[in-house]
Amino acid sequence: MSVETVQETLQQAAKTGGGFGLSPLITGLVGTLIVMALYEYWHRNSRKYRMVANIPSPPSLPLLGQAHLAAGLSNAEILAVGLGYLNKYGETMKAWLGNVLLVFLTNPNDIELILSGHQHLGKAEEYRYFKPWFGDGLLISNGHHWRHHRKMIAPTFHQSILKSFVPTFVEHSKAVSGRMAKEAGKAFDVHDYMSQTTVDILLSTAMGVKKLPEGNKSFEYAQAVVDMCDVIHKRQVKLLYRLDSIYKFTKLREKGDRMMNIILGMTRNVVKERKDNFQPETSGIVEETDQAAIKAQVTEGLRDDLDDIDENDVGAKRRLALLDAMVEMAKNPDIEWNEKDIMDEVNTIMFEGHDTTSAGSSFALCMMGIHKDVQARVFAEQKAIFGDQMQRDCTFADTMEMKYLERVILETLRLYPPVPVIARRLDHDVKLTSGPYTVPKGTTCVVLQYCVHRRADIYPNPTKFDPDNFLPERMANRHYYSFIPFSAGPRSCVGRKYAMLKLKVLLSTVVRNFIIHSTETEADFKLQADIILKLENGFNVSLEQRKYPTAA
Ligand code: HEM
Repeated sequence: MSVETVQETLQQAAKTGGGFGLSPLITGLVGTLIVMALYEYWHRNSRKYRMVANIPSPPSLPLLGQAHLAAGLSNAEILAVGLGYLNKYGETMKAWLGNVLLVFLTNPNDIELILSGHQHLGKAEEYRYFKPWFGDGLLISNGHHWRHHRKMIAPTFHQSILKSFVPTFVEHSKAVSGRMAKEAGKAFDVHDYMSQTTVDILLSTAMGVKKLPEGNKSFEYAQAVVDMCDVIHKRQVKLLYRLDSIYKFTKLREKGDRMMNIILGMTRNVVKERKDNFQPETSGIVEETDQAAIKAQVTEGLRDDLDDIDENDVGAKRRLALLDAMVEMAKNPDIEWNEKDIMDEVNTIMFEGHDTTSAGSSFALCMMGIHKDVQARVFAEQKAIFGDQMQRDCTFADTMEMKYLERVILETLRLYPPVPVIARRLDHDVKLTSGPYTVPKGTTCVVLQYCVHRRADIYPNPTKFDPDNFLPERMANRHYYSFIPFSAGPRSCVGRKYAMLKLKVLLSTVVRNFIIHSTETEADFKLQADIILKLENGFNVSLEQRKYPTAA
């Protein structure tokens, strides 16, 4: 139908009193249909629509685009359907959620165009659902605010701070191993243990909390985070929940409000406790930076501004962990930093810092349970490092020797990236390299790490769990943007080094305490990607206590 035909129809309706002699209900209905038809006509003739017409997409419906494909599906089903379409349509695909354009990228060259520079640093519209939680925290803020926060926060993850965390990582890793010993011999969901312990570790390190909350508060917080992610993910992918005017009347909003109460209650207490007990004179560490040691630590085939901070930061400095540094900055009139900035960053990092590593450690334990040959090599490496003192505490120097364990972690993050998807809003039109496509300014570009990491042209036998994919010689031949579990470029993960160190200490402790078994295979995994990648059917393993000769 042309615009003219629609106009004539409307004029005709006006002449006849707007009702064609029919009831007001039918008149209303016809009017609505006409408006909808006009909208669809305008939409299909828009610059945006025409520019991406040649990018493949699943079948669409008028007005809805592809939004109907997610209707009635669980989060796990949405992921399976999305991956199915990507398999069918190739490395670049588009979808319309109503009038919101999403372009999905899996080609490392395209991804580099979006992530590497400073042009498309803005987070996509889909991140706005985090706003009541993270405020203007690092993960979702933009522009000057983000730049300023990144500059202030990145140094609180300096190598010398991380080194000082190792004894705390060890203490919690031993504690969780002790708790898990009660499960020995039976199958259980190891994620429950990993999520509680990763919350406790964050509280005791980055947040500087001396006395952990009573009872099971860390677990309650971790569960509330999982449920809140479910709420946010539903808002991102289901058209009706995206509309605030509809969402506020739904049961999902009631659930979201309940979870936010638990989450914000916990973080408010953390900040209060630290402020009450913070003593600037005795907090922090002073250390002379050892350049050679720092250079030697860049072993993961990943490089970003965190490495530059470490390498260029020469001389003796007093360094504070995250929350202490923020409390001190808020007191300094020369630094732009206030109470809200503290809360926003605590909320952001409490989430980013625990849920990602609890998924990462849980997947790694499942992988070792399934691939016994890999577990045997990990254990042999531990034996070579710890000799006849397998139960002694792990040190920072030990972690530097754990080259094979590092490869196991990286391979786990390749196949099961805890953050499987990220999204950016394009700041200007971008010509892609994967085809004759130009994506217009304002588009949400969805980077699918999960799919990039499984490309057969980059990883031969891509679904095989093979830690040797991360041997230096294999990594040297790969595109830098073909392995991006921590994202890459200026907005990459600020906690990458923290995460890698913590995972090494935690997994080393568990592997030295237990033989890990699994009754499942990877084919049984039911992946669910509500913000953080998880297993809908649980991270099921069983543990067998290792026995060492007791000292005489
Ligand atoms: C295996 C563990 C982890 C993985 C896979 C991971 C992954 C990521 C990814 C993919 C991003 C980019 C997100 C986006 O662009 O939407 C990111 C950002 C971020 N991560 Fe992590 N992360 C991990 C652990 C951590 C830890 C331990 C912390 C802090 C203690 C942390 C703090 C952050 C922060 C603050 C950002 C936002 C950075 C910015 O925008 O400047 N992450 N992470």
